[in-house]
Amino acid sequence: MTTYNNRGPKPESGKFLDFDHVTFWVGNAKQAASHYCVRLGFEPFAYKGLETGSRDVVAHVIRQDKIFFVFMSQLQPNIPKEMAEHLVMHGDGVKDIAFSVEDLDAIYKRAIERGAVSVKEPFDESDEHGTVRKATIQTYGDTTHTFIDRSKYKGEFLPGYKKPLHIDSLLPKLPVTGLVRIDHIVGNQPDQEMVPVADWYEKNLMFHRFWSVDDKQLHTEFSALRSTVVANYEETIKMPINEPAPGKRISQIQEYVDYYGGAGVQHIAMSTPDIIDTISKLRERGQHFLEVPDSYYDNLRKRLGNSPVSVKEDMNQLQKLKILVDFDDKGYLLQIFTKLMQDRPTLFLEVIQRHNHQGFGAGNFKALFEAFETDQAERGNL
Ligand SMILES: O=C(O)C(=O)Cc1ccc(O)cc1
Ligand SMILES: [Fe+2]
Repeated sequence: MTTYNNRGPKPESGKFLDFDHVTFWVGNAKQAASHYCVRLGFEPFAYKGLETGSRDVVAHVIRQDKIFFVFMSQLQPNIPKEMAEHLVMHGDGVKDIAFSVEDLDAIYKRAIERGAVSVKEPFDESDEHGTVRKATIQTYGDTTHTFIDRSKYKGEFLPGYKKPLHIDSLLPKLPVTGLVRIDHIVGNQPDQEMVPVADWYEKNLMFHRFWSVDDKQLHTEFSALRSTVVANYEETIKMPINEPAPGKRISQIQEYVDYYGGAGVQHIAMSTPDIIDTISKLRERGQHFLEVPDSYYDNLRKRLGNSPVSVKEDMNQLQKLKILVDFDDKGYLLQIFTKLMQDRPTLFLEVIQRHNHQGFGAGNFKALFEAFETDQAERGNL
């Protein structure tokens, strides 16, 4: 495991502020959005579709504190063609990760000059609440990044969106889940593509390497992977990039790449200030999580006994909820992974709480991957 201390040169112009929102292209946006609301504690936030004059594309925006997910579907047979083809190839998945930025034109221009592929040049979108400036570039696989400058906009989401058509009377009856922001978004790559993708972020967006693990540290009896995390200068945006490594059986990363049809977003990690409360509530809502065996906790208690950190949370509660703990001498993190969010073995979610620890759970990888492999074997994919 490597932690890097060099944030690289500070960009002379342009600043990445944070994840802005994540756009999913799915077969049935209405139902997907409802699922994330019911199971994960989001609320309907904005809408565009036929009723608002959007003839080809429908979008349901849902929100939980600073987390915004946009579920989009095509409305017409084969139009927009790109959406139709995306759905046939990838199934439901993340199409775009949007970042809120300052000085969008500088960021876009630098990325294009350095070799990034443009999807949409900078343009303005306006309504009665002001103007948003946007631009989009291609990243790994069919995934894109949109840059968003909201400094001249006072509206709730983006121009063109209206309030949701309906309120869902079930949602206020469900327990409050308390997810607050996106901690990181992970991209899976085919074999040998992790380094070129990490290099792409360094070169074109002026991100830097933040953390990495290689397959010598990261393997089970059966499968292995490598991971490199890139971050913006301010380290508000973190993007781990994974690739499979050769092992006795099929790496979970390879399974993803096979089923998604190439590189794409594997998981979105969302943070909470109280993971015990959050996971209790999400389990009450019927959300399923990956399960680790009780032996993980026996081992963890021993390892923590020899460490200077003390975990504030009740270990019995963590064990009951199957929350994982990773730590070093200075701090620790608590994390847990959902089961797959759709039928294809592609996207899942993570819930994370950090206590002075900026890693990604390397100490958990073995137990975690064994849990993934149990599910993989059930699918006939190990
Ligand atoms: O690196 C991360 O962000 C993790 O949360 C750990 C992890 C790495 C690779 C996987 O396939 C699943 C989980
Ligand atoms: Fe993660």
